[in-house]
Amino acid sequence: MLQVSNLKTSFRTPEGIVKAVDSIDLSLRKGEKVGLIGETGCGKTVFGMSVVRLLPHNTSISGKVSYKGKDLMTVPESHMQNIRGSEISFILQNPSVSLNPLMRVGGQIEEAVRKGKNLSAQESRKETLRLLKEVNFQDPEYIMNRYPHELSGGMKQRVMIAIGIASEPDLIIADEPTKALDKGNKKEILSLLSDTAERSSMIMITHDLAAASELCDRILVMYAGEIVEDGPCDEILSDPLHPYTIAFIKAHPKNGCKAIPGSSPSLIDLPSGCRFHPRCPDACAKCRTNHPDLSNGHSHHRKNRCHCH
Ligand SMILES: Nc1ncnc2c1ncn2[C@@H]1O[C@H](COP(=O)(O)OP(=O)(O)OP(=O)(O)O)[C@@H](O)[C@H]1O
Ligand code: NI
Repeated sequence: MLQVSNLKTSFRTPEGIVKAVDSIDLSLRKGEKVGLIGETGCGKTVFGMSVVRLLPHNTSISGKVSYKGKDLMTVPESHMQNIRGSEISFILQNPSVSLNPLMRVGGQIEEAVRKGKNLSAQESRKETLRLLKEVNFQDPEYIMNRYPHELSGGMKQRVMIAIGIASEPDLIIADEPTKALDKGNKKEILSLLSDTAERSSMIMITHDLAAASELCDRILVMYAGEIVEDGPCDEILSDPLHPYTIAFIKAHPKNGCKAIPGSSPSLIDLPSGCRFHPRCPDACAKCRTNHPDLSNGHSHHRKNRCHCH
């Protein structure tokens, strides 16, 4: 359904060219859910934004993004806007920024409901109430008339999900949907996403491995703009191959919070060879000079970008 090949996104800045996304390939089947994980600044959000072409002016982008046979890199912006509102929805990272503070939440959901559909005011109101119920609001009529600042973080996130699923999209890109939520809210949002988006394909962008593994079939691990490992959730968690994935799992609070030594490389001046080699406990001479490919060394359904594992 979604086929991304050799996607490269970079930004021109006064300091130099920031290679935020470098040669990413991803293919997503109908209904499939993948988690895109990796530390801050590795390019996850830029990847998501590149798929739907929501990028600033200082961007250069190349490669191919094909969605249901349409080339999203070349469709006109007006067509892209229709696709964004109805077929692909992007649930943004920060609901406080993405909700309009001056508009009642009901109106904002109604806008999303109407997009691409010819509904009467009464029908779209009814659908809005249904969506609010679906995202677990007991009193949708009351919530409809609230302004975003009158809601808690978890409630706003649920409103964002209602907006995200309003058009019954085929693909949902959710950027950190559980960020800054407490444990109970996190659990609720995850189960909501998995119930309401059952039929949609999903790319879930997150730092949270546990969240990704609850919802996703597959995990892609990203480091310094590229995918370093790709495989089924359970296998990545129980038997990670790439030294970065191993370190990332150990850094999770559940696994002892052991920080990865060193810091993420500058995307302007990337290390030679394997991008992880300066921080890798197993790096050998080859890792310092040769850039490894993402290959199927272990089995056909797993990929790893490492000379040594
Ligand atoms: N408009 C821009 N101009 C220049 N650099 C940018 C721009 N937008 C993003 N970047 C850079 O691109 C890199 C990737 O950013 P991105 O937001 O995709 O990271 P991320 O993996 O989503 O991180 P986080 O987990 O913190 O959300 C970062 O180094 C960021 O500073
Ligand atoms: Ni991000």
